[in-house]
Amino acid sequence: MPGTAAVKHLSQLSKVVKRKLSLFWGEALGGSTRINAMVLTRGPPSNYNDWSQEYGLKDWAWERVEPYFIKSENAIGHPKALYRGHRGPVENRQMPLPFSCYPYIEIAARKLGFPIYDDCNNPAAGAQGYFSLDHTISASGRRFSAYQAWLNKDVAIARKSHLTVCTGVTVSKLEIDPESRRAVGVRIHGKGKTSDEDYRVKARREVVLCAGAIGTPPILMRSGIGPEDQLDQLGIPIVQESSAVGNNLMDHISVPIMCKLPARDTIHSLYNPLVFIWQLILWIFFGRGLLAHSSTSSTIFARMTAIDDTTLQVQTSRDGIDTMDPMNPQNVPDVEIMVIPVSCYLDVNVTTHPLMTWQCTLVQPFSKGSLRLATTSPEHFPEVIHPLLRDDRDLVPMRKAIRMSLRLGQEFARSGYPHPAPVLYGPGMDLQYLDSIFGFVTQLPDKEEDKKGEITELPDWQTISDKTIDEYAHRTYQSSLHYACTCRMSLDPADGVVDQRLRVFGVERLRIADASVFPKIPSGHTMAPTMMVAERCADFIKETWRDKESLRI
Ligand SMILES: Cc1cc2nc3c(=O)[nH]c(=O)nc-3n(C[C@H](O)[C@H](O)[C@H](O)COP(=O)(O)OP(=O)(O)OC[C@H]3O[C@@H](n4cnc5c(N)ncnc54)[C@H](O)[C@@H]3O)c2cc1C
Repeated sequence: MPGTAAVKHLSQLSKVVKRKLSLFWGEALGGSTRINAMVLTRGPPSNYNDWSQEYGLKDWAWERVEPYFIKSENAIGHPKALYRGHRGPVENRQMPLPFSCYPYIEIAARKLGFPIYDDCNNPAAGAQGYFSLDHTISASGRRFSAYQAWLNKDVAIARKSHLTVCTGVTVSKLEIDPESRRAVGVRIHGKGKTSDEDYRVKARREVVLCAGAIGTPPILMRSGIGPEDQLDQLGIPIVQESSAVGNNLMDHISVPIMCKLPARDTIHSLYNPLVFIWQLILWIFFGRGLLAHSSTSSTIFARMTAIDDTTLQVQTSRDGIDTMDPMNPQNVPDVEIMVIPVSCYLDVNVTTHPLMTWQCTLVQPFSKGSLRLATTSPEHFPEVIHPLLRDDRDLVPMRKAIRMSLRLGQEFARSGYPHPAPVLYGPGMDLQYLDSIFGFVTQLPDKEEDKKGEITELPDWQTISDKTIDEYAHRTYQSSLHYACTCRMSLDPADGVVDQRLRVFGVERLRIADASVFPKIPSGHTMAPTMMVAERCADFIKETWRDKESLRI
């Protein structure tokens, strides 16, 4: 899509509370990897074994996808680890944030029974734990995006005889030959200086769509591939009825619990102009300092059914199952609690204090959303019905995750950390205040009013009611910006959009390689799994065409 590096789009309102929600993605070569938080997580092996067992997608079991994670990466932070890749294009390393609170956070995590792991991408690590994260950051402290990895200037120049990169254009639709039902090209639309211009790009072999989980379904629908009723309404001739196009939208859903810390232990320290200038100098000249980091360097993954209801302690065995076995689909983590030393209210600025967030995130939600074309114009965004907590089954793990965060906050405050760390933003807050900052009221309250909304007493995780937690969650939940599954892979054309080799059902020579094809959202953040899908797609294409006559065209 043309335009800025990132767009903001308001999705449909929550089903419980009137509020708006912003969805972002990157509009640039490399997509959202140009603006994301650079956290590289493959997701545990159990995720992919779940795809294989639950959906019958045997080609996507852990043993089949692991080689592609290895192929894609260069894990600088783990030079000796055999289970990591060291020759791939995606450079990544560990960049622990330099704050003194971290050892105490680790103590709090241990108190709840979480083992500590130094590599989130170690497939042998336990299914639950406190993990150090890898980041796609270069040695000079710069973002290492998909663009940098696969399509940087050197690559583009080396391939200039057979590669054309068109920027500033929108793919409006596919060209599909009605007789052979083959994708034979794409139509693109570019804004000229004086008039809009349309171009046709011919495909000699295949078309691969990778416009993301929000961008790919509209292209299919405009080309006549999608739910019949929607296409009929917009007068789009049907090429292939496919009810799964645009459906099953999944995302990770986060609720922030925030405590006050000294500014020097948070990213808010950059609000001090002197600190900011110093950090800028460090970054520009030495590639170091706070600006060379992501906003988070450690996280907790947990399976809520393996957490004791009363004590909130990790249970390593339950009903005879080893709950730490990372291969077992029954152990797929359903909650992540990210430790983020900055305010995580994405849409609003509440920085009257330096804050650290326990970001409670549902990573295996039941809730699903959908998107539909608003018009046939490629310039119009689709209508998005976001999944955020639409399914009440999600409230159960979310409540537990929030209680766990409150307990972590309590253990952290008692860990020996030499400063008070009161929870200021969490369940029990003034609801009117929350409505005013997250609802349709766009004017922020002034500072005095702001303070009225904060909690004065630490909520007790043992006695706080479900109602109080739900009221807070419904007002503050947000998207983790991990949109997925809107063109999901399936064995059954009636239930999905692509087959196991990423080919669109019913149309030849058309594949999809982006986060829309996941049959179910992985528990890890979605960048590395998307890169794995892309690497696999490249191999599928090579295998298909290796022996074909047409390769000699
Ligand atoms: C702010 C933010 C932070 C994130 N942080 C992390 C993180 O730390 N770790 C992580 O693992 N994941 C993170 N993610 C998610 C991760 O970046 C995405 O899951 C991943 O990039 C998805 O890749 P994709 O190819 O499916 O889609 P995208 O990366 O969104 O790429 C799709 C591209 O297609 C373009 N496009 C769409 N429609 C059209 C059209 N009609 N014509 C032309 N171009 C089109 C879009 O503009 C975009 O450039 C984050 C995402 C965001 C937005």
